[in-house]
Amino acid sequence: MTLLAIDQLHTSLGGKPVLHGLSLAVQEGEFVGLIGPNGAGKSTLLRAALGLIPSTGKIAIAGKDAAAMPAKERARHLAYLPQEREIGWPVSVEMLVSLGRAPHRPAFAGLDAADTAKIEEAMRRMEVDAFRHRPATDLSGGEKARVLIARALAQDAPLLLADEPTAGLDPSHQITLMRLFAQLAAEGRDVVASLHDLGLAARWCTRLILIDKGRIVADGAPREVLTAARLRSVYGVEAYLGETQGGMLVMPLDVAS
Ligand SMILES: Nc1ncnc2c1ncn2[C@@H]1O[C@H](COP(=O)(O)OP(=O)(O)OP(=O)(O)O)[C@@H](O)[C@H]1O
Repeated sequence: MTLLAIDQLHTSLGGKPVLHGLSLAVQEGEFVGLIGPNGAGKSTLLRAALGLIPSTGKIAIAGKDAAAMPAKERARHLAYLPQEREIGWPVSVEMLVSLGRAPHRPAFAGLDAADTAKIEEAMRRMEVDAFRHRPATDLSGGEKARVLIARALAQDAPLLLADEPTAGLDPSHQITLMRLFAQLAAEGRDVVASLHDLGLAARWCTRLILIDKGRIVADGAPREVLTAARLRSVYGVEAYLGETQGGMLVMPLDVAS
């Protein structure tokens, strides 16, 4: 099933065209890495897909027109992890993660056993249960990121859009998160994550979409997309590309001359 279909998406910000007719479709079971240089349009694409910024073109979520979908229904289909990790008020970690269940509950209704199970599972998977009673505002940057990811997981949507989810995480938690996203995809969900770490993207994503200057310039399996020539022309870097037992290795070595 196609969980997200985008057709001819055009978006302008501050009067300047940023996305130039992007089209893509993402199926159940895919872990898609959105890659591309700074300013390529990755965040804009994610935010436009969520309806957070105006754009022209068609967006369908689980086969339905996203523009006509009520916000609560959209939130049951689609969870979003924004790039900004700001937490506005000092609620406990547990309370913050439990907000992920809001789209599944009538307004002002309490949590039921199924909600509690999802919240516990999300906290356990992101290893934040040990500090569940601490105010979320007091945590380190990486801990905050894990709590916000746990909130998105508690939402239990089939489609997760994540903007630079590995930013600020140490290597162990980066790998844990990428493995978790790969598992979610293997369970039949769909994860679309913007990523700057090409090594992680190559190792864990089932598909990479390379964006440059608001256009898709490559879309396919990591080995097809990440070629030395593309890394040179799009990122302006010379990179080492190799194979290990753990998968493809991508290591930018120098700025291309
Ligand atoms: N509010 C805004 N007003 C005007 N231009 C904007 C605005 N937000 C983003 N842009 C511009 O849109 C372009 C795409 O930005 P976007 O944040 O989508 O890039 P990105 O690929 O996510 O980059 P990064 O990897 O640096 O996060 C950039 O040129 C950026 O300067």
